Amino acid sequence: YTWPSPQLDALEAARFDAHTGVLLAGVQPCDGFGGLPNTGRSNAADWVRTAYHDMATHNIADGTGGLDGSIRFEEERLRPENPGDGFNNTLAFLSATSNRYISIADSLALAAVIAIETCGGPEIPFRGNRIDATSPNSPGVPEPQQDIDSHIGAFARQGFNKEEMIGLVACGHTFGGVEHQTFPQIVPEMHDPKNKQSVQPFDSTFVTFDNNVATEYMSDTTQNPLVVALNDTFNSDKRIFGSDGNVTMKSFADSPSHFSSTCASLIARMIDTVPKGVQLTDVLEPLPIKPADVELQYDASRIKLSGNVRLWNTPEDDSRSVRLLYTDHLGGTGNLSLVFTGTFDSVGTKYTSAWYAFAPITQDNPFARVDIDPKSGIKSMSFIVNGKLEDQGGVGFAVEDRVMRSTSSCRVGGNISRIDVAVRTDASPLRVYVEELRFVFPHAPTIVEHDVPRPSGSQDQPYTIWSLNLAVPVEIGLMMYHIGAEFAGGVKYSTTSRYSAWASGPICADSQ
Ligand code: HEM
Repeated sequence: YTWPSPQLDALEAARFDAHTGVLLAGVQPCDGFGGLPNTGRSNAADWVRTAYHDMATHNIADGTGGLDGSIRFEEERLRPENPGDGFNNTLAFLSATSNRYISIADSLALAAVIAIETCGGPEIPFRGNRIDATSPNSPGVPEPQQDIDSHIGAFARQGFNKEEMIGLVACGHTFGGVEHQTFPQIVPEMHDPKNKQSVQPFDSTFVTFDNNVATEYMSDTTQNPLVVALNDTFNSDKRIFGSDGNVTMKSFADSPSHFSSTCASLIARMIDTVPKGVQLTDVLEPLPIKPADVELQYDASRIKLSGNVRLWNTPEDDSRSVRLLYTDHLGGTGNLSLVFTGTFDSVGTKYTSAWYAFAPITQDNPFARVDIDPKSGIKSMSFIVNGKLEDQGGVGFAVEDRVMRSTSSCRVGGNISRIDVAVRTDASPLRVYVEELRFVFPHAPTIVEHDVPRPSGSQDQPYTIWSLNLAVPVEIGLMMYHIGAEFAGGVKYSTTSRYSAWASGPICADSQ
C-alpha cells in the first residue's frame, strides 16, 4: 500500500513495530504475568486462549460470531464455557492497544500473533479491520467434560475439520496449562512457591511454542492435565489427540517444522474467522521505508515538522547516510540529514529495523523539530538512503499541512481548555472540528466531534487560528483528541497525531 493510509499505517506499526506498544512488553519474558514472578501463569497463554474463546462462537452456516471482541461483554465472559480470569487480564492489554484505527478484535488477533512469534513460534500472516461486536455472541466454546462427538461438531461449526481440530488444540496447548482455581476437579493445589497459582502445564516448556506437546504425548511422558487427569471425563485432549488414531499428533512429534508451519496456517485461519460481512485487509507486509510519528505543529507563526523514518530489515551501519527531501506548495524543496536513533527487533528476532529522526534533540531544539516556512508549507517527502532515492515509486510520501494543532492551545482556567487549530487560509475547509476520544473500558475508543467556530476578521496570513473552548472531564483530568476537517467534495482529514488537554496544570499566558 501507499503511505499515508492511517488505518494500515497503524496496523502495520502495531504488528511490525511492536516495541512501541504494550503487547510485546507483556510477553517479554514469555512467562510475564502482571509483573508478578512465579505465578505459573503467563500473558502469552492467556492471549492465545482468549483469541480462541472469542472466535469459538463462530457459526460457519449463518456467518455469525467469530473473532469480533465479543468476549469483552460480561454476559459472554461469565458463561460457564469461559471460566477463569485470563480474559480480563487479556482485555487490559487490548484496551491499551486499541485506538481509533485498531479494534479490540484486531488487538486480540495481534496479541495472539505477537505471543506466538515472540515465544518461539512461527511468523503468522496478520490481516486487520476486524469489527468489534456490539453485543455478545451465542455460546459455543467447547468444554473439557464434553464428549468427542460434541467437540468434532463444535469445531465443524467453527469451520475446522477433525484433523484441523487436533492441530488447533495442539497449537494452542503448547502454551499454558490448567489452573487449580479454575478447574479444581482437574488440578490439585500444589503449594509450590514457584507456581503460586497451581497451574499444571500442558507440556514441559509451557511458555514456549514448540512441539513438546506432541512429543511428550506420543512418548507417554506427558503431564498434560487434559490427557492424564484422574477423572477421565475431563481428558478432552486425550480424546481429541487420539481421534484419528494419533496420525496427526505423530506427524507433529516427528517434525517440529511441520508442527510449526501447520500451526502458522491454523492460527492464521483462527484469527481470520470473523462474522459475515467483515472485510479483512490483505496480509500486512512491512513497508521497506516508512515514515512514523510525522507531525506538524503551528508554533508562533512557524510550522514545526517532526518525525522518524524506519528502514525495514536493515542493520545498524554508522556510515549510512539518510536524508529527508521535501517539496513545498510553491515548487521549492528543502533537505536535511537525519539522525540515527536505534535499531529494534521485530517478529521475534527475525528482523531488525534501523530508525532515523528528522531532527536531533538539542538544548535549542528539545522537541527535535524542523522549521518549515508557513508561506510555502510542505507537500511531500522522500528519503535518500546512501544516495538512493526512496519515494514510493515516484509518488512521494504526502504530508497534509492544511490543518494542524497550534502550540498556543492551552488551559484557560478551571477545566476549560482552549484548542487552537491552525488552518491554511487558502484551504478554506467547510468545517473544522475537535475529535474527542471517549474511552470506556474494555471497548475501543469512540469519537465525539465538536465543531470549531470559524474565526471572523482578517485572513491575510498564510494560516488562520480557529479556537474552541472545551470542558475536560474532571473525573479523568485529561481529554485526548485528534483534529478533523472537511473540505469540498466530502473530503475529510484527521490528524493521525493524538493530542492531550488537561483539566489542571499551567494556564494560558494571556488569561493570567
Ligand atoms: C475442545 C477444545 C478445547 C478445550 C476443551 C480446551 C480446554 C482448556 C482448558 C480446560 C484449559 C485450562 C484453562 C484454565 O485453567 O484457566 C485450557 C487452557 C488453554 N487453552 Fe484450551 N481448550 C480447547 C481448545 C483450545 C484451542 C483451539 C486453543 C488455541 C488455539 C486453546 C488454547 C489454550 C491455552 C493457550 C490455554 C492456557 C491458558 C493459560 O495457561 O492461561 N485451547 N484449555
